[in-house]
This record gives sequence, C-alpha cells and structure tokens, in this order.
Amino acid sequence: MATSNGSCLKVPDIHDNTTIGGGVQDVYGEDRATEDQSVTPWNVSVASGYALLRDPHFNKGLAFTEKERDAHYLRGLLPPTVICQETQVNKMIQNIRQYEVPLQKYIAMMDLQERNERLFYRLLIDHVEELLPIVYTPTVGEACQKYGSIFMRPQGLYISLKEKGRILEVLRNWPEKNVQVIVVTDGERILGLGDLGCHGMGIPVGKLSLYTALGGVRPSSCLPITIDVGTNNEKLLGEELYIGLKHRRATGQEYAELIDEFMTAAKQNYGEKLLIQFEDFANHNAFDLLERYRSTHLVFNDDIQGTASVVLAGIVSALNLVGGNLGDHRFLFFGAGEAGTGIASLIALEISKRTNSPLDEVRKNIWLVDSKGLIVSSRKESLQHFKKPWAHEHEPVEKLVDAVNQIKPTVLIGTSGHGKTFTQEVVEAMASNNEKPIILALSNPTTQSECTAEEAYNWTKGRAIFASGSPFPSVEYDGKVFMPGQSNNAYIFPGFGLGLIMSGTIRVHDDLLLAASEALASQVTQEHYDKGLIYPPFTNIRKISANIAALVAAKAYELGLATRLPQPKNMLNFAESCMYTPTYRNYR
Ligand SMILES: O=C([O-])CC(=O)C(=O)O
Ligand SMILES: [Mg+2]
Repeated sequence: MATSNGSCLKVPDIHDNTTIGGGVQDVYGEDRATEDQSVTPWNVSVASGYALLRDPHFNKGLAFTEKERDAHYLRGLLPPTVICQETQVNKMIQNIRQYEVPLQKYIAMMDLQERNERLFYRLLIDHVEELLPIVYTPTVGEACQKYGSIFMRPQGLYISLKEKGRILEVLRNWPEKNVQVIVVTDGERILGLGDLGCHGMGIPVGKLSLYTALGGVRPSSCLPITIDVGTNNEKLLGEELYIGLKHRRATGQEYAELIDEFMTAAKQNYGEKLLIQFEDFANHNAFDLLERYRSTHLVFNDDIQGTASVVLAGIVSALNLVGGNLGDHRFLFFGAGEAGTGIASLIALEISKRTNSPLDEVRKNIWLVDSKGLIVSSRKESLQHFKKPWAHEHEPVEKLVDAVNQIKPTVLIGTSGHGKTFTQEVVEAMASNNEKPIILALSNPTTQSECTAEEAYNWTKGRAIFASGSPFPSVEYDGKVFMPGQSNNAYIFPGFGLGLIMSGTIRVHDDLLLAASEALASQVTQEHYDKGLIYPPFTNIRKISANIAALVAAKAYELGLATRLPQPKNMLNFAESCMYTPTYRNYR
C-alpha cells in the first residue's frame, strides 16, 4: 500500500505510451509489455511522495497532474502550477543556453539526467544538434579532463583492481537487473586526449546516453563501466582530486586477469546476448580484446568497427559528389591505430566484395602513415600486427606531405589523435592532385582535429569534401556557405546496438558493419548532396538509427546469428516499435 512518507506502493496501472512486441515476449526479455521493464502495467513498485520526486526514473517535476499529486502524496511538495513536458523542455533549453561555458552546460545536463531522466532524453532528442556537442564530443572530452572536480554522483560502475575476485558481486550492486548494453573503457586512450584513467568514465556515460537518445535503447538497459587498473598520466597521479587508483597501470597478466574476470562475470550475470562495447582502450589492448572475445561474447569495438562503418558510409556517399567507384580511389591514412586500420580494413573488405578481387590486391590502394612515416614493407618486421597488412612496397617516406605527393591519394583520412597535422602544405597538396579532394579529419575532440573545416575549405579554395569527428560550424568561402559533415561513430553505434538487441544477435560479424554502413549511406538524399553533405543531419538520427537497426538485424538473421523468433516480418516497423521514447507516463 501507498504511504505518505515516501515508501513504496504498488501501482496497479501505469500507462506507458510505448509498447513493444505486442505485449508478449518483447525484445528486452521475457513477458513484458512495456519498453521499460521497471514499470510493467500490472504490478510495479515505485516510490511515492518525497521519494518519488527524488527518483529520476519516475520524477516528472511540475508535470505531475492534480490527480497524481493526490494519489501519490505529492500535495505541497510541489508549487501549485502544473506544466507539461513540452513547456519544461522549452524552459530547460533556455536555461542551458544561458550558460556561456560549454562545461557548465554539460554539468547542467548531467544534473538534469540525475533529476528527471525522461526530461533529459526529451530535451536531448528535441535539440540533438545543439546538445550533442555538450553531452558528447567535444565537451565530454573536457569533462573527462576535469572529471575529478565536477564529479557529483557515480553514473556507472567502477571496477578497479581492488575489486579483483569480486566482480560478479560488484555487478550485482548495480540496481538494474536487465542490462543489455555495457560500454566499458579502461581510460587509457580517451578520444585523442590520451590516458585519463578513471576520469574516462565520462565516455561510457556519454555513449550510453546516445544509445538511448539516438538509438532508442531504454536507459535501464544501459550500464557504463570504467575498469581502473591505474593510470600512467603523471599529472593525474599527482592530483588531489583524481578519483582513480593512484598508481601506474597494471599490465600483462594482472590486466588480462581482471578483464577476463569482468568479461566472464558480465556474461554470467546478464546472459549471452549482453552487448559489450569496448571504448577508448589503447591500441594494443583494443585489438587484443576484440580478438580474444569476439568468438565467445557479443563484443563490438566502437573505435575500430563503429568508426570504420561510419567512415565507409561517408566515402560511399561522397562518391556521388566526386565520381568513380570505391575501387578507383586511393586512400591515405594519417594514423595507423584502431580507427585508421579499422577503417582501412572495412574499406578493403567492401571493395573486395564489390569487385570480387582478393583482399591483398585491394589493399595496395590503401596506405597508412604512422608516427615513423609511411608504412612500407622494409619496416614490416618491426610493425605491430595490425599494421602489417598495410606494409606495401615503397621507399621510406617520413613526412605526411611527401607521402601525399608521392602516393597521390584521392581520400586523406586523419586518425592520428594529433591536432593541426593537416597543414596548409598537406591540404594544398591534396588540392593540387584532385579536383575534389576528400579530406576527413577524424580525431576528437576539436582540439585534436587534424585541421579545421575552415582550413580545409580555404586551402582547397572551396573544393574539399570535408568531414570531421567533432562538429565544426558552417564556413563561408568566396560567397558560398559550406556545411562540414560530422563523421562520428555516433551515427552508427546506437542503431547498430538496437539492431543486435532487437534480434537477439549473439555475435558481431563484419557483414553487420557493412550493413550498418550501407543503411547510413542510404539515408543521404539528393537534397543533402546538393548541399555538399555526405552524411544526413543528426536531426534525423532516430529514423537513421531505426534503418540501421533494421538492416543489421536482417543481416544477422540471414547469417544465422539472430536468436529472437519468430523473425519480424517488417524489420523497420519492428525497430521503430522497439525504440524507447521519453514522453512522460501517466501514473494512476
Ligand atoms: O567519442 C567520439 O566522439 C568518437 C570516438 O569514439 C573517439 O574519438 O574515440
Ligand atoms: Mg571512442
């Protein structure tokens, strides 16, 4: 029974605006009719009174109706006015706009997420282009750098070396029991900002809020995790407010054992269909972890695979502007880590499928530059394994500009994590070799971008097809306005994850990444091309995500990787019906 002091009551009928799966056996688990397992319509415990207002999952602030205020002991706890969610959204966006400093906007958004989850997501969805740079790159990068001083409440799980041997217990401390996606980092390579240790938590939190806002995966299914094995960041080690373990990183067996315990415990606790997204691990671990767990767990590395899928889509759609087939182009990467080699591999796979040519042959048109210069066969012995397929016959070349002049790429892709490395000389070399050079400056956040949009358009005299990892405003050159694209894995991972979840897929296959990429490219219309865009705007992202989810799920069924039966007849309708929407529920 309900009590006035805020303890729990049974709510016999909570109407939800969204139902999925026709009321039985929904994609989120067994026998549930609503998209949010924490509130089935028939028999749910939620807080009442003061505690209800303090519960971000249920709180509606001034949107509680008169009847709800009576029924749930809220009288007097709220001022008398009742306002709707739409008005609250308008008020909140005005409040956010009053902050001049992006980090203040970030803190205000995190505060809202902690106070009223549905309002947070409604606001983020309704103002996605404006707020994405706040909850995501670039501001999330700054938030991670200052995480120790802005830390208020844990927004996910911290699993440190102290928890070794007890990780299952730690997972069970998390209040949500039906977790379907974990985004996990060890903080060693946060965006292009390097080792931020435990302060990397901002990244899984940000990524998962996009899973919900952009991909419609319900918030209670999402679990952000930071694995803390120490940090090699001397500055953080000396900081009083650093929130992580204050010693250098554990490596080797100690590291592997902790990760392995985590992977085993996560699968044991949440089941075979749990999606684990690796995010912002350093190169060596990123490749090893993907290799080690891809055949036993549903794992996805966003930096290797998500980035690859989004970039391939952008290049495929850029062909509409520059002409030629994918196989006719020559690619030069600056940066041969996760993103660089991940994108290179997926492009090679796609060309190989399209042209029916062996991968070895296709790779010859794809070149990579790392910190030591062009990757060439004479360096093969000393190369890390993920670089070896790209070591082609060529004399050594040290500088990027020389590589551009000698290789003559049609597409230049920056994945270096180092800002300002596409110098005027480099960009001009691209422009002198190509009528419409494709230039992608993918490193994040904005400070690490290989060049700015303005530089790309100015130095190519408005001829560049440009996209970047972090957003840039539009640029005017010679009386014409250019709109740079944002080539960020945020286009892919939310819809990709939804596709896996809704189909009960148990393993990630490269063909699923190609399907996601194709789905994204198919969302770019003539209207976008006419504006020089190679990606659709983020304002359409939920529709884009539904399309990605549908194609990914269809491919998963085709490959025999999907376990949810029966297979939905109309995959797109099904994807849309699965998506969480943050409209307030009515509490009777
Ligand atoms: O988070 C982003 O904006 C894209 C990404 O995965 C990275 O840069 O590591
Ligand atoms: Mg990342």
